[in-house]
Amino acid sequence: MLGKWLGKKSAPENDETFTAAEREQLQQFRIPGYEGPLPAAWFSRQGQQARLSLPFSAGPQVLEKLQQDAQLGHYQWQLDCQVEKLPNSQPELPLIYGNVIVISSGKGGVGKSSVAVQLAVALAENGASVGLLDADIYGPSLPTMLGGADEKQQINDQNKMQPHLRHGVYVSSLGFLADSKDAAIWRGPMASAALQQLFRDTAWPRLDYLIVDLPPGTGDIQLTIAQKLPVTGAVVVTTPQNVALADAEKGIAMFRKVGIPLTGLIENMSHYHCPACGHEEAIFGQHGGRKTAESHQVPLLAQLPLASPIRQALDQGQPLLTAEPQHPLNAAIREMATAVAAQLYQQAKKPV
Ligand SMILES: Nc1ncnc2c1ncn2[C@@H]1O[C@H](COP(=O)(O)OP(=O)(O)OP(=O)(O)O)[C@@H](O)[C@H]1O
Repeated sequence: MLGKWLGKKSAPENDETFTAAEREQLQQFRIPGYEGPLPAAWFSRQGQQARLSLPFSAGPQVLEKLQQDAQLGHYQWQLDCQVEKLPNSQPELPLIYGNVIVISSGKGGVGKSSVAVQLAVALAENGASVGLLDADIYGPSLPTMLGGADEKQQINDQNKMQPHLRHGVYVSSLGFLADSKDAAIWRGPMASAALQQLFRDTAWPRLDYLIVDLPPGTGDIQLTIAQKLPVTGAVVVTTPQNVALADAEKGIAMFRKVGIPLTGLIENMSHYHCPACGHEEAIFGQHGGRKTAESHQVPLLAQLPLASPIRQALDQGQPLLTAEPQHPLNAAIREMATAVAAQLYQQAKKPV
């Protein structure tokens, strides 16, 4: 329904307009990852029912400010997300892969796989159809973080691999197929070929988003993989230390060199969150990710805390979002998912 009238200047028939004061207030409304006000056509109302219709995935949390607003809070707000398929680097491929987001990092251990997993689960929680491709062929960790590592790989009648449905996400990983010790000795061309096969020979359902967890680093392998996949946007994950930021800069440069759109930077382990007292401390230094993002003109999409409940949940194959949906640490993860989806959309729609 949304697609039919998004581009039009006026709202559909039967819709009543907001008052001038309300429209002005809507202009002040912001959501994470979307720069500036939202187009007026995304808001509609009928009587006391008001609706925010978005062409990308977002969580119901985005409605909170509208619900609490002195002028707009008397409406009963609803959120409607119809994820639009955005252009990618390989327009000839079928549409089923949805919007492909590659998650990369300049160096290992910064939490790239954790971010990929939590992003995928948060987007699925918001109702999107989400796939997760474990391209980290040298250390496929998704079966550990999402559980089900012992489940047998099913092959369908068309000889395609059935993705594992874990926590609402369709997952395909070599970790379900091969012993990770075997994968670790693969060299460039073999690794890239195996990955492409994994991508093409998985029986993906129709997806809104496909999250790809790339191997760490900025070498030929990462570049080949990124160039062979239909990429909509790339996200670089870093930690705030200078050594990690220097590697993140290499990642930014790599994507820019080959013309892959950079959706933004995610700073993981941004500050330490003490589970006992709630105290927060910037043990790896402050504002590192923000400064790097600003100096390279890349959006800073999220700053996730270093917190033991996040690690414990992932170690048990149960991301915090599904293990403990009410946990306060999930707020930052949900906000990250909205920010990634919103910025991906906004960049794709920017006039060139
Ligand atoms: N925000 C966080 N808070 C606490 N622990 C975290 C956080 N992010 C990641 N971790 C933990 O850090 C470890 C490394 O994370 P992860 O495997 O995601 O890193 P990576 O960058 O993908 O590494 P590699 O590319 O080498 O596989 C894991 O044990 C993970 O649970």
